[in-house]
Amino acid sequence: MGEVVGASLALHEVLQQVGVVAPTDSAVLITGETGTGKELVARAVHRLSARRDRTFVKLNCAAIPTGLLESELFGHEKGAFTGAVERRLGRFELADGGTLFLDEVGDIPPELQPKLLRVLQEQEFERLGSAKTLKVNVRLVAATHRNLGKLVAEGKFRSDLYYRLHVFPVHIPALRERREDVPELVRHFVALFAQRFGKKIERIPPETMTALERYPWPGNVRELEHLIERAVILSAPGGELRVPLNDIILSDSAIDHIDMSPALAPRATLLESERELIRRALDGCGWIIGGPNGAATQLGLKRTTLLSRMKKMGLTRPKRASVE
Ligand SMILES: Nc1ncnc2c1ncn2[C@@H]1O[C@H](COP(=O)(O)OP(=O)(O)OP(=O)(O)O)[C@@H](O)[C@H]1O
Repeated sequence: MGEVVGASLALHEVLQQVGVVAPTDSAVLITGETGTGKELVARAVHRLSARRDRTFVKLNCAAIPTGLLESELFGHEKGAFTGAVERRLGRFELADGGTLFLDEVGDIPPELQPKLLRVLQEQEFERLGSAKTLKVNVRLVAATHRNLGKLVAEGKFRSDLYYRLHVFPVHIPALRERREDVPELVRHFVALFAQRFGKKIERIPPETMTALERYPWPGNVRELEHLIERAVILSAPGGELRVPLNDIILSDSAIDHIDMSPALAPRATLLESERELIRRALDGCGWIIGGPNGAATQLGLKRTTLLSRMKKMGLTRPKRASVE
């Protein structure tokens, strides 16, 4: 874990910014869509800082129920609230001397935002149920997939906290905005999973790579990682990489995504190729849809999914086609 892979200018710029800010003790705000590598970059900031030998503590603010978040951040004393059976240290105390990575910082509820601001400014706080002020030395790296500026404008995020976090913003572009990274990432994950599963993959077919480069990756690098893991599992040992392309070419999320960014991946091309893929599969099966020999099985789709795709694309059985 830890290597940031990619050859694009966009990623190069991100890494350059990381190299500049890491040795300072400044707060860093990492933005980018889900799966773009925000945590990976946060860890890189820690690794390249003077705190590298101290602890890196992570907290996903969106994953903790609001009522528990305060205690997760600042800790509590025994008896501070019902269920607080013993003293517990919060993440700020655990990260003392090191780095605290707050993921999904945009999800911090308004009532906690002043407390977070205070610990950022003064490096001091109290555990829940205690009047004793504690001092810490923590470097904060925060991340969000939301537009914090918009949340500020909507009155959902305090502007003073926003400016405090926004001292050094690092934006990681979506993978479809840096397609040059795809081949290197594919080779990286093939090597990783081939080693993990004890398999040898000799070749990645060029047409597979082209399809992967053209796909819009709504789930970004995480989606690519999972697809390659599945592909390595599916590939014969010593053979070529067998990517279940139908999974991605036919995915609704991909098509929805292209709707929003026509300049990046022409919708017509992908839809046309999907339509053509389905038509060929149907022709090949004599327009049988369900069953083990049907087009749905061949395409790796549920029968109902295929039927709804056909309807959407106006694909109907030609008059002279063989009978089901
Ligand atoms: N440039 C990269 N090189 C190698 N691996 C990467 C790269 N970017 C992301 N990954 C991998 O992709 C996966 C998702 O990355 P990560 O968890 O850092 O994304 P994230 O932006 O923090 O996601 P989320 O917003 O959902 O928390 C991880 O397994 C990570 O190691």
